[in-house]
Parts: sequence; C-alpha cells; structure tokens
Amino acid sequence: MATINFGGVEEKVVTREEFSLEKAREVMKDETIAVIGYGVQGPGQSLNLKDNGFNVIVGQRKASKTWDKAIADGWVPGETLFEIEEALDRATVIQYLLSDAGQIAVWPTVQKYLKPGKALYFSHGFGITYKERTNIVPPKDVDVILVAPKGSGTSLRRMFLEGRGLNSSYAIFQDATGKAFDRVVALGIGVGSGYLFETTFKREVYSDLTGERGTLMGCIQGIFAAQYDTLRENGHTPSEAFNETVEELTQSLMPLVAENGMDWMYANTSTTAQRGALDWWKPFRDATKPVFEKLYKEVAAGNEAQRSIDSNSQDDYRVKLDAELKELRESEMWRAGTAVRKLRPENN
Ligand SMILES: NC(=O)c1ccc[n+]([C@@H]2O[C@H](COP(=O)([O-])OP(=O)(O)OC[C@H]3O[C@@H](n4cnc5c(N)ncnc54)[C@H](O)[C@@H]3O)[C@@H](O)[C@H]2O)c1
Ligand SMILES: CC(C)(O)[C@@H](O)C(=O)O
Ligand SMILES: [Mg+2]
Ligand SMILES: [Mg+2]
Repeated sequence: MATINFGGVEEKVVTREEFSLEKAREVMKDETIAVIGYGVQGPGQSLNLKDNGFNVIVGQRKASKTWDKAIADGWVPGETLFEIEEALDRATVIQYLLSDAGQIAVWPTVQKYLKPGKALYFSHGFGITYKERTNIVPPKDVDVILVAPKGSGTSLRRMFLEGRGLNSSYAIFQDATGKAFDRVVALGIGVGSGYLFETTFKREVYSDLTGERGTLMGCIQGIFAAQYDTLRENGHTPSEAFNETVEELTQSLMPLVAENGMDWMYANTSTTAQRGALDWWKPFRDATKPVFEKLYKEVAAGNEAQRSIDSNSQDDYRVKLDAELKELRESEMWRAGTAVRKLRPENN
C-alpha cells in the first residue's frame, strides 16, 4: 500500500501498479462473484469484472426491464444470469448492488445465503451504518467489505472502455476469513478502479450523501438555477443565459479544472475574469457554508437516510422520481440546454 501526501495529509492508497490485475485475478480465481441488481452500478461493475477475466454472474428480478437489459448486454439466462435467490446461492462473493431501499426489502433473503466464509460487498456505507433503520446486520462469520466508485456506474463503464479508471474508496467492516483485504482490493481493481483510497463505512456514507446533495448534484443545480433566473429576469435571452451558466462551464472551463486545478483554469481566462472570480468566490462560499453545515448535520443524524428510505420504498417511487426529473427536464433552462447541445458541431 502506498502512502500519498494529499495537500499535507498522508493517506494510504492502493494503486494498480502495486496490486496488479493479474494479482487480483489470482486472489479471486476460485470465487464466484454474484452482482445482485442491474440498475446503474450493476452493469458497470459486472461488465468490467467480466472483461477483466473474473468469474462473475448477475442476479436480477426476472420480470423487469433490467433483466432484458442484462440479456442485451450479453448475460445468458441459466448460465450467467439468474433470479436473485439462485445467484445468492451460487455466490462466494455477494455484491449487493440493489438500490439502498431495495437492499432493505431483500435483506431477509440475502441472510439465508450468507454461509460462513462468504463475502458481502457493498458500494455504499448506507445499509451497515444506518443499521437501526435498515436492519442490515450481517452474521459474524462473513467478510463485510466495500468498494464505492466515486462516480456513476455509467462513467465507471465508459472510462474502463476508454482505458481509464474511476477512483473508488474501499473499507473493511468485518474480516471474518483473514482474506478481507485481498478480496476487497482485488474486487476494487476488478471493477475498474483507477486507484483505491481507504475509508470506513460511516465516513463513506456521510461524505457520499453530502457530496451528491451538495456540489456534485443538488447545489450545482441550485446555483445554475439562481444565476440563470437572474440573467433572464434582467432581460438576457435563454441561449445567452444557458451558455453563460452551464455550457461554458461543462465544455470549456471544467475540463481545464480537471486537467490542472482551479488556479490553472483561472490563469487561462482574462485578467478581468480572474479579478472578479478571485473577489467573488469567498462571498459565495460564505453564503453556502451554513447550508452545507445544515446538510451534514441532517446526514449525520440519519434524517437524509430515513427520507430516502421512506420515499424510495414506496411501490410508485420510480414514477414519482421520473415526474420530478421531467419537471427539471422541462424547465426553460434545460430545454434551452437541449437546443444548445444540438448546436454543438460534433452533434451535427
Ligand atoms: N448509481 C450509481 O452510479 C452509484 C454510484 C456509487 C454507489 N452506488 C451505490 O450502489 C448501490 C446500487 O445503486 P444503483 O444506483 O446502481 O441502484 P438502482 O437504483 O439503479 O437499483 C439497482 C437494482 O435494484 C433493483 N431493485 C430495487 N428494489 C428492489 C427490490 N425491492 N427487490 C429486488 N430488486 C430491487 C432494481 O431492479 C435495479 O436492478 C447503492 O448502494 C448505491 O448507493 C450507486
Ligand atoms: C454517482 C454518485 C452521485 O456519486 C453516487 O453516490 C450515487 O449515489 O449515485
Ligand atoms: Mg451516493
Ligand atoms: Mg457517490
């Protein structure tokens, strides 16, 4: 394990150089990995594992669209694609990739197949950390491990196909066999992680829930909407407001941040822009900091977890989520976005 200095703080990471794909395959050579659930992470992780040469099967409800998607992706019913119970039975490693609410519903079934020595793998610290709310308490004689890709399963697969790797965190909650470290790292490499950084189940879920509600998704949409509306209210056209709020950020400036950091992106803009951005980032930080503090408290208290359990356990949760996504999609800002994307020369 390498120790890397992240901005002055030493942390342990596992890279592909020190834990090679060959070593990962060797660790997992006698294991049957069952990926349970074929939503967003399921396809990314199972297909990457398969292409990396691991012995992997998929468990999914038969009467579902995602069963058909699994077949379309090359999984073969009765050979590599099974009903959930059959996959659980065949598994030595259970990759529990149902939605977090689905994991609560199916837990009594999973428990039946957690024979001594098996490994139970999560991609989120949710079920274990909020056990009072989820009732997910594994027996003591199985390994309980986590690999949490820091991005969408769609990106995990796309980056794998491009020869890149999404970073993941890893954690061990329970090492019953003495093999938990080798198993978790081998699986992390197998699913296509670029490198793995160490965490705990609790730290993973607290940071993940904060991030997705914050700058990654909730906050960014909120800031986009506030700026877009301000520009529109002051007489700017939709195309101008969208370009100045979203399109320039995703197409021109964020790739520069990704490549070499914020100061480098700033340095590649005008001195006028630099002056203004350097003056205004602190007022924006100060305005949003109380919201982030409130958000973190809600996450740590378990209220965000409970809210997502309550809403996503309902039979019609998909229909309701889809209706809320439609509202976003049909807002003027994102309809303007559709028109703007069509005008990108590469889309013509
Ligand atoms: N979506 C991501 O890219 C992402 C990224 C990192 C971590 N995670 C974590 O990975 C795990 C899986 O997330 P996801 O977004 O891929 O899940 P998802 O919401 O896409 O659902 C996955 C599967 O769960 C099944 N399912 C839901 N309820 C069920 C039930 N009651 N019985 C049987 N099957 C049921 C669905 O059919 C689907 O195939 C979660 O713990 C999530 O927090 C997700
Ligand atoms: C992709 C995300 C937002 O990082 C993940 O945490 C999720 O829940 O889907
Ligand atoms: Mg998440
Ligand atoms: Mg996340």
